[in-house]
Amino acid sequence: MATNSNATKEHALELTGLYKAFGTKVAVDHIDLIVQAGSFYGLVGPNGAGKTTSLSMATGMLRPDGGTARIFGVDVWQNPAAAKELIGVLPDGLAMPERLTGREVLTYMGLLRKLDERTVATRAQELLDVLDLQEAAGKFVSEYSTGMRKKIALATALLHGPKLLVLDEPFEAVDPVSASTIKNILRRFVDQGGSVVFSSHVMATVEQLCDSLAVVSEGKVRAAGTMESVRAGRDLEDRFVELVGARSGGKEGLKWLLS
Ligand SMILES: Nc1ncnc2c1ncn2[C@@H]1O[C@H](COP(=O)(O)OP(=O)(O)OP(=O)(O)O)[C@@H](O)[C@H]1O
Repeated sequence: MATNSNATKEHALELTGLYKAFGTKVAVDHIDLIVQAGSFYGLVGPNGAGKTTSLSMATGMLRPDGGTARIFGVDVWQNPAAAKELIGVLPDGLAMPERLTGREVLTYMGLLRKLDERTVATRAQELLDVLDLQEAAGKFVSEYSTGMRKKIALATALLHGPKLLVLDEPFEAVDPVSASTIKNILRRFVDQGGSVVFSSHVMATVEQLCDSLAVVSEGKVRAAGTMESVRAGRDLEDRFVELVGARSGGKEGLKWLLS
């Protein structure tokens, strides 16, 4: 049964005991997370920490081995249709219909989301304009650069007016001007009552945008809460390195490279 108590509706996203293993590799090890409604939330962690796996389970794309994911109180795996109406997702990997143009992708996704044709056309044009994809609108997605693919995927995530955006590395491979545009769009979305969760490796971006964050490594939450509480008076990057375990920093090894 989906849970719809007022308490959980205050939570844009709630992960409880989420668990996933691939063979003997535990990718996500009983993660608990709460993202308050209206929050701009960062999920950070080193490569292989379990961010993509967690976000995939949270958005109904990868079935968990254990635990629950709820979006505004709706259980993603018990009531996927209702949960998916509430979210816009920018997944990892960006598999796209390659032989459609950017505009066709938006039209197709909008109609799948049961928007009427006129609304789809208007919103698609606005998104293409705002994301500076006017010239690319008529080109096949197979001809897009990585950054352009990211932008058209973000447009599809926004098209139906979701309450929560779940974005896997939204700024990766995006040029600085487009990144700035995307940041502005996301800030406006949050200012108007939307909620955003995004994963990133870039601490400066997370520090700039987020009011709250979670630091994960080896499938576990190492720290979570408001930016202030996680930073604990420190620079976020220093705190991150401290939490996930400092590496050698390249001081050892690679002697052949420097000889
Ligand atoms: N389909 C899969 N099959 C096997 N192992 C997987 C699979 N997907 C992820 N893993 C493993 O699970 C762990 C977590 O991977 P995940 O992609 O969630 O990490 P991540 O934090 O998103 O990493 P990155 O920052 O590098 O994108 C890694 O050890 C990865 O090798």
